[in-house]
Amino acid sequence: MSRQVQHKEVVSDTGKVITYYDLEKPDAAVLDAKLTAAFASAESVLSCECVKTAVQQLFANKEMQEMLIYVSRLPVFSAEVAGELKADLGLLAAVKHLKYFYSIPVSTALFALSSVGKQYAKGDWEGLAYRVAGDSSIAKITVRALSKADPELDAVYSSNAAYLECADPHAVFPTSIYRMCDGHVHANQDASVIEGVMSTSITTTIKIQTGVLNPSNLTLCKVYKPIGKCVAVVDQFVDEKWGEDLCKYFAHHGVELTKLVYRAMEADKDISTVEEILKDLKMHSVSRNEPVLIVGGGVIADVGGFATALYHRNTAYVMLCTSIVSGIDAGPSPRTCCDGFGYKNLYGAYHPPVLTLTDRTFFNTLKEGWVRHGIAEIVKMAVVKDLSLFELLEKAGSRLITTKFGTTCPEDTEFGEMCDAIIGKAMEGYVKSEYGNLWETHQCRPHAYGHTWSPGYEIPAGMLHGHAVATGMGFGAHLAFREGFITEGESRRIMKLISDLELSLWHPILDDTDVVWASQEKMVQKRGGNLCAPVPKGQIGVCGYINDVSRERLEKTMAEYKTVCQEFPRAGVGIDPHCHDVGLEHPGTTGVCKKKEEDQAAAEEGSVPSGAALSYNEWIEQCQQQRASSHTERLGGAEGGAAKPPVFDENTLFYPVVEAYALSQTTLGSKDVNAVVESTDKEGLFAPCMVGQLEGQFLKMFAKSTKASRVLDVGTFTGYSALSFAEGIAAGGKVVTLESDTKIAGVAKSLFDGSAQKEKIELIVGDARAAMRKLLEDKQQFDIVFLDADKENYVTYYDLTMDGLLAPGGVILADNSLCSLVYTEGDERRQKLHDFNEHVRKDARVEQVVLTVREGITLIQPLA
Ligand SMILES: C[S@@+](CC[C@H](N)C(=O)[O-])C[C@H]1O[C@@H](n2cnc3c(N)ncnc32)[C@H](O)[C@@H]1O
Repeated sequence: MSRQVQHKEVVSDTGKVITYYDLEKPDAAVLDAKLTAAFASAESVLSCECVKTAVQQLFANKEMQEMLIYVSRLPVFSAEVAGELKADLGLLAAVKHLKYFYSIPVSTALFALSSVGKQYAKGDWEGLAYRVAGDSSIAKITVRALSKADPELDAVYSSNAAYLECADPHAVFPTSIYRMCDGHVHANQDASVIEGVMSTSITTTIKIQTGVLNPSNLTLCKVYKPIGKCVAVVDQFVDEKWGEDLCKYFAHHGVELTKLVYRAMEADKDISTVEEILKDLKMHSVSRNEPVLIVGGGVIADVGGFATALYHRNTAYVMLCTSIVSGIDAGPSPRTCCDGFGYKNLYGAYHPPVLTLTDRTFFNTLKEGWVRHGIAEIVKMAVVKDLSLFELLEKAGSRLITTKFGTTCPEDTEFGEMCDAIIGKAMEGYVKSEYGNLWETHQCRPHAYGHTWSPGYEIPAGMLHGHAVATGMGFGAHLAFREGFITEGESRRIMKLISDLELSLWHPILDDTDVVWASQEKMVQKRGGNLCAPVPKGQIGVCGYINDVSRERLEKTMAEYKTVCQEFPRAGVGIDPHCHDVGLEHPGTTGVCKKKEEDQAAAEEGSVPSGAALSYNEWIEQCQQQRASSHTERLGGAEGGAAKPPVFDENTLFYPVVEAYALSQTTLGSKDVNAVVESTDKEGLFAPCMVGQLEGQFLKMFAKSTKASRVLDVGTFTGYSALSFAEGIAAGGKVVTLESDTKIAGVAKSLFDGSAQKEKIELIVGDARAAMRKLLEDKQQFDIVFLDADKENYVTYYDLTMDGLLAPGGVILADNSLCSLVYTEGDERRQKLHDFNEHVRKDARVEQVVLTVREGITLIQPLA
């Protein structure tokens, strides 16, 4: 076949001939004529018994070739093509695939042909496509490969390919048929300065359908049957409810399904989950042209989508949304992400799915509280984007919740259709807002309505995301009225809808204007210095932005708003507004949410928990997984034996907050030990020498619980440990305490004498080694020997104790044993303590444990 190529030659100023290759100018009438002719002429292939013959005859058909070549030269990603074909979106989607007919599997091309519409594809073209996709000998062959066997056919297609190689290389050698790039570059004479611009166009399809997993529904089949397999990333909660249907669907269509199941609670939205998915995708050899199927709610949409963005730098995915939030918001969103280092949505990529399917059938297994809070995202789109959606919501009211979007009353088809329209219109509003600003390069984002103040108080209040957003929407509507954007009646109408849907207009946390103001300030920071709060403007269904709200105005309007809320049922408080109301943990208890308020305000908008409540065992399992293998190694223990202690650059074992918090939760010291602290201070003695309240209480309780009656305290200082032990042992017991410094011993003596424990304490002044030898000679024994004198002599003190000072069943407590880490490099005591630790470790007569209390206490006991 000969074909007039669309190119023109132009002679430049320098006399050089430049050839321009043009694409076809989109024209619906021309396409219509070509399609009509092609299908009429090729219809006979439908009656071929042999699918191979049918395929060969189809692509050899002249009219079919003419149409395919025309489509291959259309700029299918352009606004012009979309404008021409907007009346027939099935056809628009089909041409986006047919453009690549030369390079995609013939079965995919046939499914695309079968989707052009019944006015063209009059016979059972879908049936033929299905048969071809089921025949492994031909399903994956491309027209490029097929035509090579027939010189006449090859001449037609390869000359078109040669033309396209210049005019539109993407059409003939695509790595992805879902995205294409463009750009222009200019350089100066010597190429020392280069200016460039790059752009990417991404195509996507969104469908609201019911019964996606019903075998008679071919939507997923058309994607995966030509490939012969499907790798699915599935939310564990969804898998429990719908996993079997998923398996049956693909089994029915002869597609090999690999199901990769992950926990997808808010706490799982971590980089480690993304890594896990990446590892699994690699293990199952997923190729970049094979769309991954992601099944579930908002969390799996975020982490799964992010993993596919990273995998091969960009792998297509199909999103099957099973929750309301994913179904109209997170699912088709290009903003994929995960948490990291305790920060919400720290990592991410802009990577929308190539196909999003929202099926309300799945809403049937959601809890009512989940349905209710998910609806907030729909209200959001209605108020600022679509009055007709707003009216539909008013009409459907709380029945949306009680029937879970009509899934509990399938016989009411009229209501079902209304539910589909609500979902569809919400989706339309959302993607119209989102896709025009894919990389969030500006802040005029209508879908952020309700998300200006709520991020700052959602977590502290323990609210469900939807309820928090609803309070923000109510307040935003009132502010819009005060700004003169909408009438008071319109503002009340918005509030009434929120209230009718049992969502929250008010929450007591709004009384704390410090929190609300802090949230606003953080949001201004996040939005590049502008508040840019989207609110209804002009009328319901249209968006405007408020940029200036002073603190005074915020407080005044909030007070007014509170009064208005009183007029509504429950004084504006929603039904089950908190996470715990629907069986979820308080969001502030998850790792991510433990961060300070400023992190919360900076948190990404629109992210909500997904799935069911955790049982205690599930929670443990989750925590263990998160702590990863290093934790497991620690649980398994480790061998010592190094000559030196490891490098440790800190001067405490703890974050300061840990000790402070532990102290604050520990029983306060007695009057006597407090007197020790006071005297130590007054005498100007080195206070850190004392064991202090935390360890003192431990020593006291240890003595008490082990029923010790005789304690040897080696290193008295001003007497804190001696007094603590004395408080722990019963009347009649004895604490012998050893101190070499006479001045210090004098301070201790007067403190002991003034205390309630006077009778129980015996102070020996002098070198502890000599005193211990004497005690040994005297055959004295102790239930507890506490080593806390000079660190250089710990080994000697230990050996003397083991030589007979320790009573049968007694215990040695060696204080500061972890100062082998904490003391600075070069401090002799650092090595001495390490030598002592090793000395004990190698002593086969004892077993020991190093407790990480304060600066370490090693508890040593001879084996029975
Ligand atoms: C860390 S402080 C003991 C703190 C004490 N356990 C408390 O709770 O307050 C160590 C004490 O041991 C004393 N000391 C150091 N070397 C000694 C030795 N060879 N014989 C006896 N006491 C010694 C020091 O004078 C010092 O008062």
